[in-house]
Amino acid sequence: MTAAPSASTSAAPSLSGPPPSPRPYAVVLNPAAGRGLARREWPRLEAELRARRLPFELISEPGGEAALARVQALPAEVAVLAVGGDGTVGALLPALVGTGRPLGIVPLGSGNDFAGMLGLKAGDFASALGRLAFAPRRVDALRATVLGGDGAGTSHLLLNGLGLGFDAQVTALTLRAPARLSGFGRYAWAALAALRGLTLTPVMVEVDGQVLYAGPSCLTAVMNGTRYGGGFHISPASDVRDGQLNALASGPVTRAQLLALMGRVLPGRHLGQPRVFHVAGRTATVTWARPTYLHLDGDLAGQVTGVRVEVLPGAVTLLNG
Ligand SMILES: Nc1ncnc2c1ncn2[C@@H]1O[C@H](COP(=O)(O)OP(=O)(O)OP(=O)(O)O)[C@@H](O)[C@H]1O
Repeated sequence: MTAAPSASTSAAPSLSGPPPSPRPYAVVLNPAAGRGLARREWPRLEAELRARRLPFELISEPGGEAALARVQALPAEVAVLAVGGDGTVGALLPALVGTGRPLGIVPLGSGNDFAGMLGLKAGDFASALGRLAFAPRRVDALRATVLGGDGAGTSHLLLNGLGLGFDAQVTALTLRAPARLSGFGRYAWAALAALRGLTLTPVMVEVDGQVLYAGPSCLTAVMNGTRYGGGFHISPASDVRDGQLNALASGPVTRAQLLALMGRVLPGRHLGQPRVFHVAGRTATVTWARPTYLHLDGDLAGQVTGVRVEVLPGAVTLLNG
């Protein structure tokens, strides 16, 4: 990993430009996000931060845990500006959920699905930083507990969502996609590879104690946000401010049916289709008859047989959403 830029600070309110903010920021730069995009874009972002005279301390560490520890050592009134993709934000959630510490996002990851849902575009610093002047808004988070398999008993905080089965397998295959492809291109490449090895496994999905679906499936997802995989709108009915999660499951599908379904998932036109099961609620339990790939906010989390998810209403204070 390339060496991080050195820590720096700036102060003094601006007399021109967007309204000044006296709020101090911890700018958490993930140099690896977007396969190095965040590191390459840092000089331009730093210049923009200084031009806006935003007081900040740079935190750039080789891993998410070290970055989290540094943020947790700061007073709760220091806001976080997460510079990277969904994983960069996700790694900081223990310092954000229930603490009141505000979060701003500067998307420079590969998929940027949570930020993209908010209308933030990678590299558009004027929009991401300009919106910091907005009134903070509370958004929901999720807590997922692994019930069996790899990491059984562990709990994880999520902002965007998780997937088991086909989509997590796609995440695994994305790591093998040709490096020249973009975030979306990598997802599409991996999705086609996973399609070739499609298998159906007995699944049970319960939401608030009611069975949403029980039967053979290739994919289940529990979402707070609307999209994953660099732009697939898997959960178009999600609203990060409604105090609810959204659970989705596929029924038995052939390769051709799943391919057609993916074409609908991209723009979010799959709800109501045959073999698509969906409901909103407060808790969801997903159990698979066989160990199945799980992704948490796009990061692979091994193979599991079950996961329980609860929504944490309004748990994160978002500045530029
Ligand atoms: N502050 C951090 N510094 C270094 N590494 C981090 C930090 N936070 C998270 N990571 C690690 O870097 C990985 C990649 O980060 P991230 O997910 O933000 O980028 P991406 O995968 O390019 O974007 P996206 O998730 O939007 O597709 C994370 O999965 C995590 O393992």
